[in-house]
Amino acid sequence: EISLQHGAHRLGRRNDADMARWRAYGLGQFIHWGLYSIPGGEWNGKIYNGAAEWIRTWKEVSPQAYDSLIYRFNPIKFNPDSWAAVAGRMGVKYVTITTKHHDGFCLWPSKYTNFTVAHSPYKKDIIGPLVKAYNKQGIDVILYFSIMDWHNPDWRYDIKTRDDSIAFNRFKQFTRNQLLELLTRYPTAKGLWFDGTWDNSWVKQAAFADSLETEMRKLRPGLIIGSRFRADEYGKRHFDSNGNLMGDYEQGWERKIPEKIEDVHGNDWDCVMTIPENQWGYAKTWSGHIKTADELLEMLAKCVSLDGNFVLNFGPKPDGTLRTEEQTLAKAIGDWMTVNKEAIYNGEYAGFAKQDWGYFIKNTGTNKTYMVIFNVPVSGLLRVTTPLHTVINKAYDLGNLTQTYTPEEIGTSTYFIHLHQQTPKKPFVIVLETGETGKSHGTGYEKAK
Ligand SMILES: C[C@@H]1N[C@@H](c2nc3ccccc3[nH]2)[C@H](O)[C@@H]1O
Repeated sequence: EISLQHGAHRLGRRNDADMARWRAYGLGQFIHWGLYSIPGGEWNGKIYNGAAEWIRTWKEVSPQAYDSLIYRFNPIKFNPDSWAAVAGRMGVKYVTITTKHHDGFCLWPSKYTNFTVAHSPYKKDIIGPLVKAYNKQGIDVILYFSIMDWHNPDWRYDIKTRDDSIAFNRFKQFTRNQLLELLTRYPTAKGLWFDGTWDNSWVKQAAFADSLETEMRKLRPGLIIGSRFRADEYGKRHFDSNGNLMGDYEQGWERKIPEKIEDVHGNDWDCVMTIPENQWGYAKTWSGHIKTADELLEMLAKCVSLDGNFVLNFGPKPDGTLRTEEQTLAKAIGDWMTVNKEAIYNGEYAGFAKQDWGYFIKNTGTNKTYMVIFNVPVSGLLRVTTPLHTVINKAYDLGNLTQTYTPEEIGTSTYFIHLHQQTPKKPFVIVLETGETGKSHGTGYEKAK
């Protein structure tokens, strides 16, 4: 271990109530909305083949022409209550919303720049009504904030000269001012989701970022900040030079999911996922593979089974409505969550050996173990190997509690659950009530007669 001034300030998971609430979410919604939603990945009739929210960097687009989109931002159909209703129906417990993406356009009327909704035809604050509408649905809000700000003339990708340093010091104060402004304006926000922190200019600000994080946590005790915010004094990000996670949860799983429990190193984490391959802001043309509800449900179950939260991205249209494909997926996921939410909310790693048919999730509330089944084997037999000294006392369908199973013990701590003939062509959940070996209920099921 080397001594670090600006590395991790806490080892292991946070054990306070605010973090326990975050850990229990399971399913979240990401919203990317801003000026980039207006071109939607197209410019002068040509389709940009990168992520739509990055169109300002396309050689075909002059930054000035992009920045003039502010005069066209007027989402007349924006109704935060309808977005929150879709999210509530989908079963999300939190939403992460872009307050300012890399382009620097602010969805709140910031005092520190004119490049905000206040100077657009729309004029009004977007973030406040969104926070209110989602909170009214019982959904918590996390504010996404990009440190990188292409619009601000003091932004630098690196600090090479004295002039860079003078400009970037102004940029650091601007950033601090905006963050304290957001925390003050939106006191119910549970956390900040930082992005755009990989360039050398910011990576070199270990001391500044560390003191800013401390200041924000002091201003808002319980605030949740991920590992993407700051680097340590050796430029190490996410994990400091001693390999310890910085921030409250690992924020490295962008459009990817860990394979096994060892990959998450005992930390909290979230996975943020797009419906197309790589589009966060609204893209008029979705090309490539568009994920189906069943694929997204499997990603959700996999994340929760490995102690993470799954956050699915929506890119609303410039008029403020949600695209049809996203509404359809939200409903399909919601229909499944209505029946199976007990397997997702308060879900954590169950400690059962991974099986091909799907995922085990332990519910910290009910203390039951849930088998989320995606791949029914041709044998119709679901293999279950329990952790040491754990026996199965009961097994039944979460979707139909009268449908019970008698696990056949086929070896030490290993059982087969015999599925009944007709299994649904949808993911389904079997609940296991377990006990410790030798406890009052006997030792579980005797060998099959
Ligand atoms: C959550 C996602 N993070 C941003 C982003 N920019 C990147 C540049 C390089 C590599 C990955 C990136 N992700 C995306 O624009 C989106 O906001």
